[in-house]
Amino acid sequence: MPVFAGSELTCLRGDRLVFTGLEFRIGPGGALVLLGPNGSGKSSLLRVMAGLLKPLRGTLGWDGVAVAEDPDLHRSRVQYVGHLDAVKPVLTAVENLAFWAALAGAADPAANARAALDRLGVPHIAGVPGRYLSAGQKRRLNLARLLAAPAALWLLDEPTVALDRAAIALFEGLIAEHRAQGGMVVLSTHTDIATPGGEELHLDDFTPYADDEEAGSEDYEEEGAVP
Ligand SMILES: Nc1ncnc2c1ncn2[C@@H]1O[C@H](COP(=O)(O)OP(=O)(O)OP(=O)(O)O)[C@@H](O)[C@H]1O
Repeated sequence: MPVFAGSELTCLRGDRLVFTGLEFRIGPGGALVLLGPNGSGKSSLLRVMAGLLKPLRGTLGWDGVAVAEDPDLHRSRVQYVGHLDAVKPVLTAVENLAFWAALAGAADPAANARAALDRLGVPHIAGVPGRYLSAGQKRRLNLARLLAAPAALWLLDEPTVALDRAAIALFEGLIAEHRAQGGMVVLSTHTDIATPGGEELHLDDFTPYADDEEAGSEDYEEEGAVP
């Protein structure tokens, strides 16, 4: 059974040391909830976990083997849903999802896509182009990717933003099912998401800028603008 762990992780964005000495460990069926104020590094850590951002120092391991040894293998066991919607505007909802399902090697990507939209409670958006979807519909479509293109480790950046209460309850059920099958979930949030037995990781325990809110808020202008 897989164990995903990080040791002595340090992350630099621009010239800013975002977190340092960060440790985590998550086993089969585990959930890790990332908490912390704006700019404390939740998204950065998720990107590090996904292999999209290289830590300055420290290691990520999967069953004791360094993830850096085989980045492609790691990407195949991860499904990362960022807080920006990755919906292609000209493709319909089902085409968007089928694209991801095909990438994950599904035998019948369109069937996977339709089944996932059904589970997310939005079968009626199947033929609607991405550009016409509401914020909540786009969000459900992004989360449907978790079902259409299954992976052992779900990395979710503020997954409930724009979701209505019914969708949040449905989504909590999907997380519970995934964990019951031995899957793992790491998610960032500013609200409550039910993850029974999940652990919390407080990012401000690891950032040298934890009590400097002014410095944190000034650096959101644009990519590369951080002094
Ligand atoms: N592409 C980038 N280039 C330079 N600095 C960046 C970049 N992305 C993020 N940062 C900086 O890294 C720090 C951590 O940002 P991050 O988005 O990881 O925080 P967060 O905890 O997810 O914040 P929020 O709760 O607001 O989503 C911030 O100071 C931010 O300005």
